[in-house]
Amino acid sequence: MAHVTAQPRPWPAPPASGPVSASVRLPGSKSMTARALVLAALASGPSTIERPLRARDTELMAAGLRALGVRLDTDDDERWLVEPGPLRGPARVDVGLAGTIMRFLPPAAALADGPVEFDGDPHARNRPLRPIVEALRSLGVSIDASAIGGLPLTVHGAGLVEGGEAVIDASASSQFVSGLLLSAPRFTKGLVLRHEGPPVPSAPHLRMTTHMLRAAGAVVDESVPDVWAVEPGETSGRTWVIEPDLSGAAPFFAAAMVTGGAVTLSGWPAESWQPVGRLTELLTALGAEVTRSADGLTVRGTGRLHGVTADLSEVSELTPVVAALAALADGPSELRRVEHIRGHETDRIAALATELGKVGAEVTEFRDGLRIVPRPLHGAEFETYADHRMAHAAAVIGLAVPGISLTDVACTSKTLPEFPELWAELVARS
Ligand SMILES: O=C(O)C1=C[C@@H](OP(=O)(O)O)[C@@H](O)[C@H](O)C1
Ligand SMILES: C=C(OP(=O)(O)O)C(=O)O
Repeated sequence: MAHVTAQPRPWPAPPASGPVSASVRLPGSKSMTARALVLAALASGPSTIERPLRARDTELMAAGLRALGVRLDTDDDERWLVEPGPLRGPARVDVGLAGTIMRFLPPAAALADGPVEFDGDPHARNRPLRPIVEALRSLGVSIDASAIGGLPLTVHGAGLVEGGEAVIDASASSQFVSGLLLSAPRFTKGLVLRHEGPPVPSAPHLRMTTHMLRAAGAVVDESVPDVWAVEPGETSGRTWVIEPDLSGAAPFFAAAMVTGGAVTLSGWPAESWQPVGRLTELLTALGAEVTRSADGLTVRGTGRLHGVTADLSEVSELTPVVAALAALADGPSELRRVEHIRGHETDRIAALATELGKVGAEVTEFRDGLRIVPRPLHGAEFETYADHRMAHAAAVIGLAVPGISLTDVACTSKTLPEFPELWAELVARS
C-alpha cells in the first residue's frame, strides 16, 4: 500500500526549568477503543463508543471496519456510533503499524463474504503474525500470507468460520489470543483456544479482552491457565465508555517524577480495566508517590529516582518510558522478561540500548531486556524508529538533559496526535 509521509523534522525536546505541576486530560485508551470497535462491529445491534481515542491506530481500525461494510459515524470526538451489518469482501485494510489491527481484523475478515487484503507500513511486515494466521487456517480459513507468514496477506472470507479447537503459541504477542477471542462468538462452533509455548505476555490486556467480551454478552471461560473457551452466540450492541489511556499517561507521570513535581490524570475511573495496580507498584518502586482521589490519578515525584529490578512482561508497552527513568535514576536497573518487545513497533530492546547509549547511559542488552547503569547524560539526536513510545522516552530524558532532539515526533500520532502540544504545555508549567 502506498504511504505518502512528510519528511520528519528534528524536534527539540523541551527541558524543564523546575517541578511540573499539572492536571492532564488524555484521550481514551487505545486498547479499549480498538476492542470496542471490533465488538461493536460484530454485535447484533448498534453501539456507541464514548470518549474514544482518535489517533492513527483507531482511525485506521475504523477505516478497516468501514471497508468491511460496517457503518461508523466518527464525526463527534466524544461519541462514535457503530452500526453493524453483514461483513463484505472484496476489501482492503491498511493496518498502518498497529498490532491491534493486524491481529484483531483478520479473524473478523474471515467472516466476510469475499477476499480481504491486509498490508501496512514497511515495518508492519516484520511484526509477528504467523501464529494467528496458522491458527485461523487450522479453523478452516483460507489465507495467503507472505513467506514469513505475515503481511501482506489476503483472508479469503467465506461468510462463516466453523471454529472449534485451535492451538497457538502466543508468546510473541497476547494480541494473537485477543484477536481470535474477539471474533470467536461469531464462529459456528465458538472457540477453544489453547496456548502452548513460553508464557503469553501482557496478561492485563487478555483480561481486558475477556471482560469486554463478557460485557458484550459473550460466554467466556478462562478458568484453565492458557486455555480460553468462547461459546458461540450473538453479542449485543451497547455503550462503551472508554477510560483515559494509562500507557499514554506514562510519560506525563514520568515528567512529575523526573522534575519532582505532580501530575494528575483527570477523569480516571474508580474501577479500571487497565493495569493501574501494576503501574502504581512500578512507579512507586522507581520513587514516586501514587494516589487516587476524586480529581483523578496523581503521581508525585519525591526528588529521587531509584533504580529497579523489574519483570515488565505484564506491562511491556511501558518499557521505553521506564528505561528513560532508569537512565536518570540513582542506581542501576534491570528490566527483564520482555523479549517479545523486539516485535513491537521497532525492536525496542535494541533501539533503547542504542539510543540510551548515545546519550551517555551504560546499557547492556539481554535477549529479554536491558541493564541500565545511569551515567552523566548529554544531549544527542535520539532516533525514534517511527515508534511513539521511543519518542516518549526521549522526551522524558530531554526534561533533565539539555540538547536532546528527536529525529521525528510525528510518530506519536499512532496513539496521541496531540503529544507535542500537550508536552510543551506541561513543560511550560515547570
Ligand atoms: O491488546 C492490546 O491492546 C495490546 C497488547 C499488548 O501487546 P503485546 O502482547 O504484543 O505486547 C500491548 O503491548 C499493546 O500495546 C496493546
Ligand atoms: C506495542 C504497542 O502497540 P501495538 O498495539 O501496535 O502492538 C504499543 O502501543 O506500545
